[in-house]
Amino acid sequence: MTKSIQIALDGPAAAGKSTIAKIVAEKLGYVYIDTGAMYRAITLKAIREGINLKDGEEAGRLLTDTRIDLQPSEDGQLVFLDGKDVTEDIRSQNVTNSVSQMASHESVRKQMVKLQQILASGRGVVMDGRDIGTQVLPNAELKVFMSATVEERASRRYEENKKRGIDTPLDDLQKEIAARDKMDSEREVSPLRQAQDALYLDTTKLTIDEAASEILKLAEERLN
Ligand SMILES: Nc1ncnc2c1ncn2[C@@H]1O[C@H](COP(=O)(O)OP(=O)(O)O)[C@@H](O)[C@H]1O
Ligand SMILES: Nc1ccn([C@@H]2O[C@H](COP(=O)(O)OP(=O)(O)O)[C@@H](O)[C@H]2O)c(=O)n1
Repeated sequence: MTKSIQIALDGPAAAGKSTIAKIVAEKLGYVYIDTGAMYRAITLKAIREGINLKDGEEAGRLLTDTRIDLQPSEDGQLVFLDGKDVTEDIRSQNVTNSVSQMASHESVRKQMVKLQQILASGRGVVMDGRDIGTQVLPNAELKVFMSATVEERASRRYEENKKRGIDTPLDDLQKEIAARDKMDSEREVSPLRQAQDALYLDTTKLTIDEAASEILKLAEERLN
């Protein structure tokens, strides 16, 4: 049987993690798992049901009664919340503004990590998020912490939004990204951190192809 490895990509918002993860997974024939989409899905449900996002117990209970499924698609991954496709809905500004609050609760993270470990178990996988190298896949053969300046990341998100017909001022996006990074890095439970054995990749001056090639090269080294 051919060898397969687990690849963990972590880093702050809009660093290019999911774009690169998709390309690498496709090239290697691996499963791609966007863990941010899972936190976004439970946040969408909490907003819809009007639960208090600051209440960890309530948030944890909500997740216990929720089904989140991921399905590979041509564009990467479809996300289902209790059987309904929410792939588009989870990208709304409303969800983006609340997701870090929801993701700060231990009751939520414990369940998510368990589910993510089951999804990744025994297969070649590229998983992206904030705590993949530190918590979800501590034994991953390749861990990369990807980043770029906040200006570059905001500008990438701005261009992405423009293509989707969303017109948020660049300055607002930069503030939103910086606020989310701060909250994700300062939370008590599994904060956003580079794992000790992760490699750091600054993508500020790299194209998508260059960043993907860099990670594919590192993956090939571990496969040979
Ligand atoms: N190296 C890169 N150079 C330029 N644009 C990039 C690069 N990597 C990603 N992008 C673009 O930046 C945006 C955000 O990337 P994304 O993969 O969603 O980031 P993340 O998953 O880290 O939040 C996307 O529109 C993507 O096409
Ligand atoms: N493994 C993960 C993945 C995401 N998250 C949370 O989920 C949010 C959304 O993640 P995302 O990857 O979809 O965010 P973007 O960088 O794509 O905007 C993050 O800001 C974190 O608060 C997390 O806490 N742990």
